[in-house]
Amino acid sequence: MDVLGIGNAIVDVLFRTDDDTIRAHELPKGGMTLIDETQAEKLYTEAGETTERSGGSVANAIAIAAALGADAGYVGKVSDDRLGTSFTESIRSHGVHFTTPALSGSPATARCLVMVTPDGERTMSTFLGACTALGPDDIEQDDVAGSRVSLIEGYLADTEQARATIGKVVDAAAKSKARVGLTLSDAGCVDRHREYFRELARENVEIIIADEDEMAALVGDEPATSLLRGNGGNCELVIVTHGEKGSTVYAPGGVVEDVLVHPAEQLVDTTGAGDAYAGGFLYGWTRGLDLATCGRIGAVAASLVVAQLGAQPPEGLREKVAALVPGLEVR
Ligand SMILES: OC[C@H]1O[C@H](O)[C@H](O)[C@@H]1O
Repeated sequence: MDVLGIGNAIVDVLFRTDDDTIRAHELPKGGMTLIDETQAEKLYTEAGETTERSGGSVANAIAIAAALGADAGYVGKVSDDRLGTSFTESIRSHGVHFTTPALSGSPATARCLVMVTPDGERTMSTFLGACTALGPDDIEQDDVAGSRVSLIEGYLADTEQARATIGKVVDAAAKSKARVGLTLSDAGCVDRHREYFRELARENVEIIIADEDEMAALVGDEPATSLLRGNGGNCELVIVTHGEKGSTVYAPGGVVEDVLVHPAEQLVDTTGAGDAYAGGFLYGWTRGLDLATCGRIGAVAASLVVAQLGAQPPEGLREKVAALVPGLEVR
């Protein structure tokens, strides 16, 4: 495969709300808070009209890469319930190989209550449910070794079992030419697990993709380049996204690409913007494209995703990206 994703398999339940409601629930605006099933039910009951979409950070990225034409697979745990079926059908509909056995019975499939405010910002509350059962046995070492890159998400650090799963991925990759990529997910998540992520960056991960806040949470006063191979880290690529201002790609040897963003036609919902960037970038990278073009593909994919509600690949993604990235033929 070109890219294999390992992450929390989540169904997003999106609804529009306002800042007062976010404050009333004492949720960090723009962040992700872990909740239990009872809290998830309560939020759902209060939500009013909702829209259900397949979610999960790395699952979103992998769906984008597959929709662009990458040979892509995903490992994540759902339960054999309605939401599990919905997640499975959705990710497969984008051409992703997804065969992780579903849990029988409880805990239920994970869901993320995504509150979208009028400024397009999303505030997420996640019940992890079946994701907590993802474990090393779900990883086929040959799949990792046979993929150009295995992409893991920072959110996996929230459970011990998932950290063991990451351990199996990095071991399998280390025995092959496969690369390991990491998206940092959320600044709060980096705050919770900073030392763990720093160790991954020093020892195991070749590609890191993060937004400015997540990167600052990881490196503090040090530059992002401190994660590069030769500077104390293990990374071959460190990519920092700057929202509507674009992204910066750092590589060893002082290679820096500042990539301007493609402006979004409209801002509806930022859910999955970073995931779309990661999926688009890695699609380009697995095709051997230059770093600036990889960044442009990511930026265009992100600009299309924020113009809709939810993180799913937009209709006609391949054609739209090919039209907006000069010189790119999407095959
Ligand atoms: O990055 C956005 C994703 O994070 C959470 O995992 C939600 O499921 C959402 O789809």
